Amino acid sequence: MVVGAGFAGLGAARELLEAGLSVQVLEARPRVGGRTLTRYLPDGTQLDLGGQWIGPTQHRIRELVDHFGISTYPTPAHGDPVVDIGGERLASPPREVDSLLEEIDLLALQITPERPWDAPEARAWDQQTFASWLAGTEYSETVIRYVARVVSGGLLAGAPAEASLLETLFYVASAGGIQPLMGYEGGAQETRIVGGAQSIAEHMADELPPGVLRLAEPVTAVEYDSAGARLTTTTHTYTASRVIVAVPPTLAARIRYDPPLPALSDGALQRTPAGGALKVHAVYPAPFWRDRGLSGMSTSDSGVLTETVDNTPPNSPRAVLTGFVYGDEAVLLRGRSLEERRRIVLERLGELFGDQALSPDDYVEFDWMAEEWTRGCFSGHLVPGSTVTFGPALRTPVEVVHWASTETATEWNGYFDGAVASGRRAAEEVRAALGR
Ligand SMILES: Cc1cc2nc3c(=O)[nH]c(=O)nc-3n(C[C@H](O)[C@H](O)[C@H](O)COP(=O)(O)OP(=O)(O)OC[C@H]3O[C@@H](n4cnc5c(N)ncnc54)[C@H](O)[C@@H]3O)c2cc1C
Repeated sequence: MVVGAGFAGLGAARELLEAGLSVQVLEARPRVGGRTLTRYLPDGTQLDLGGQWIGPTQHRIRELVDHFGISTYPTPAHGDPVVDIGGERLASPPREVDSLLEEIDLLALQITPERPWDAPEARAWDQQTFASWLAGTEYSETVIRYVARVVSGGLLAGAPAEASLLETLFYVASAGGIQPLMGYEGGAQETRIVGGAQSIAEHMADELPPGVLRLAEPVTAVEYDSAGARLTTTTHTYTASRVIVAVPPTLAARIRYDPPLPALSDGALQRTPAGGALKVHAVYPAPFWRDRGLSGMSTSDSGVLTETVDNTPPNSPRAVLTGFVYGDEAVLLRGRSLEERRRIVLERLGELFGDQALSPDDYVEFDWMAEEWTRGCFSGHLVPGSTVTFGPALRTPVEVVHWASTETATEWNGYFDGAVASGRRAAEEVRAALGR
C-alpha cells in the first residue's frame, strides 16, 4: 500500500508493480502530482504553479520524461540577467559571491549525502545555523546578504537562520554541488516540460493498472505490527503487508499511528517542517523585457523577489514573468491582502524590468503553505540541531511502515528526481522484506 501520489508514491508503485507485487495508491487529493500543479488560463497560457524544472544530472526524472515521450524546452534566456546587489545592477554576481559559494561547495565535499551525520564536524555544523556561519566569514555584509538569500531562499525556501549549516551542506552535497543546484544551463533550472511538470505524474498514473490509484482518499490512520498494517482513510479501510508513506514529513506526522511511532521516528517527522516559498506569476501580452535586452532572470539582495525568471512556454499566447519570495519577505507578504501583495510584487517587477511590468493582464499566485495536503514548499528540512540525532530515523522503516518523499532522498533531495529516487528506495526495501 502506498500513501500519496506525488513522484515518490507513483515511483514506488511503478517499482512494486514491476516486481509483480500487488499495489494500491491512496491519494488525499482528487488529482495526482502533489507539489506539481499545471494550470491553463482561459486563452491557453500555461502556468506551472508548483515544481517546473528538471536538470541534466537528474537522470531518474529524465528517464520518465523520455519514457513517456514528453517534450522539453530550455528555460528562455533572451538577454542579460539582472543581479541587483548592494544597490548596484550587474550582469553577473561579483567575484566575492563566487568565492563564498566555492567555500560552501568545499565544505559540502566533506558530506556523504547518505550519512551527513558522520561528517567530521557534523555535530558543530548541526548546532550552527547557516546565518551564524555566514556571519562568521570575512565577506562583506552585502555579499553575505546576497548569498544568504539565494542559497537559503532559492534552495531551501527559508530564511538562513532556519536551517543548520549541516542541513544546508547536505542539500548541496545531495545535488552534487552549488553549480548543479543553482545554475540554469547545466543546472537544475535548465529544462522545462512541454505541457507542464504535472503531466509527468499524470502519465505515471495513467500507466497504473485500473483500480490501483484511489483519489480523494486521505489516509488518517495506520495500525501496524510486524505482520502487516491496516490503513484507514476518510471512506474505507485497507489491509496491507507493507506500507510506503510517500508524503512530506510534516504530513506523515499528522497521520495517527497505532502503536505510536518510536520516539526517534516521530521526532524526525516533527522536526522536518516545510519551507515557505511563494511563487508568483505576472502575465503580459508580450515578453517586453526581451526588447530591453533582458532575460527576465534576476537575483536580488533586496526587495520582495529574491529571484525572477522568464517563464513563457514556447508558442504561448502570452508572456509570463515568474517571481519567488522567500524567508521573512514571504512571511510578511502572507500577512497582506491579495491586492497589497499584487501591488508590492508588481512594483518590484517594475523596478527590475521597467514600468510595463506594473500592469500585467493577469497576476496569479498559489500558496503551497495554505494547501492542506502540502503545507509549504519547496520541501521540508530538519531544523537546526536535529540532523545528527533524528536524521537517520527519517527513512528508517518502523516494522512494516516505510518512508518515501523527496525529503528522504540522498540524491537531489528536495527535487522531483529525489522524490522518484526515494520511492524506488522504499519499494526496494519492501521487495527485499517480502523476498521478491
Ligand atoms: C512552488 C514549487 C516549486 C518547485 N520547483 C521545483 C522544480 O523546479 N524542480 C524540482 O525538481 N522540484 C521542484 N519543487 C519540489 C518538487 O515539487 C518536490 O520535490 C516533489 O514534487 C515532491 O514529491 P513527493 O512525492 O516527495 O511529495 P508530494 O509531491 O508532496 O506528494 C505527496 C502526495 O501525498 C499526498 N498526501 C499527503 N498527505 C496524505 C495523506 N494523509 N493521505 C493520502 N495522501 C496524502 C499529497 O496530496 C501529495 O499528492 C518545487 C515545489 C514547489 C511547491
